[in-house]
Amino acid sequence: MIEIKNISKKFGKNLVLSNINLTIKKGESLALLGSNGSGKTTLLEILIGQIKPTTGSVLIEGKKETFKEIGIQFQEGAWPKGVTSKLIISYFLKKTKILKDPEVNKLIDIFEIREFLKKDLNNLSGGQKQRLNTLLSVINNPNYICLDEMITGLDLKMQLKLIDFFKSLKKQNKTIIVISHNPEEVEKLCDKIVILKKEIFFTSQQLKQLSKILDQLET
Ligand SMILES: Nc1ncnc2c1ncn2[C@@H]1O[C@H](COP(=O)(O)OP(=O)(O)OP(=O)(O)O)[C@@H](O)[C@H]1O
Repeated sequence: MIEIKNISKKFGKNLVLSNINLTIKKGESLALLGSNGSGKTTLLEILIGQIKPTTGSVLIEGKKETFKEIGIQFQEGAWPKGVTSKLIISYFLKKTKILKDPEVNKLIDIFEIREFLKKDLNNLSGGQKQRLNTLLSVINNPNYICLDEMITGLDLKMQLKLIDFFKSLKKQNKTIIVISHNPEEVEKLCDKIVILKKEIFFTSQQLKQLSKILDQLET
């Protein structure tokens, strides 16, 4: 279980998150929605310990700072020159013989990464980098997985494939937190949603009206 308690975050004078309280049970999947700049990524960064909140705390399975339980897919990051997908995957695994690990090989095939495994990351397309970033979120078989606009930039076939992949992880009782601007992704993966800033909580029944809700958000 993840417990987000009274989290606020200020960047200078900019109050981005104000007193957020959220509980995400094991096996539950939550969509974090909100307009651009409402603080979704900031909340994820606090969740994984990348930045410190101004007030409040995060407990994972009742403990503070157990961030290794969480796998995260970030929106595109900058990599130094000469770094390949193979190197990054082995760094995340903290071992080098990645191609001999059947589980990792399976993931490399699901995310269709083998064709560019040895290519400099800076020479990959946006969608290829996105696939690699998403693979890294599950590389160590975490119980909690955070996806930050996971399908953005992917072709339609890959979007559906990865949504199905994460649906299968959900069935294995993994907890998934999804940031998305895509109603289909949210409807397929999430049991409940929370909209940041407006502090509105929705039940799974109300998810059926998600497109309407998202329209209202944009206005
Ligand atoms: N390191 C930082 N320093 C200063 N301001 C920041 C920092 N990180 C984020 N912000 C600000 O915090 C606000 C929330 O940003 P965040 O990236 O969390 O929003 P978001 O909801 O994920 O947006 P989007 O939907 O556009 O991805 C923005 O106004 C942003 O400029």
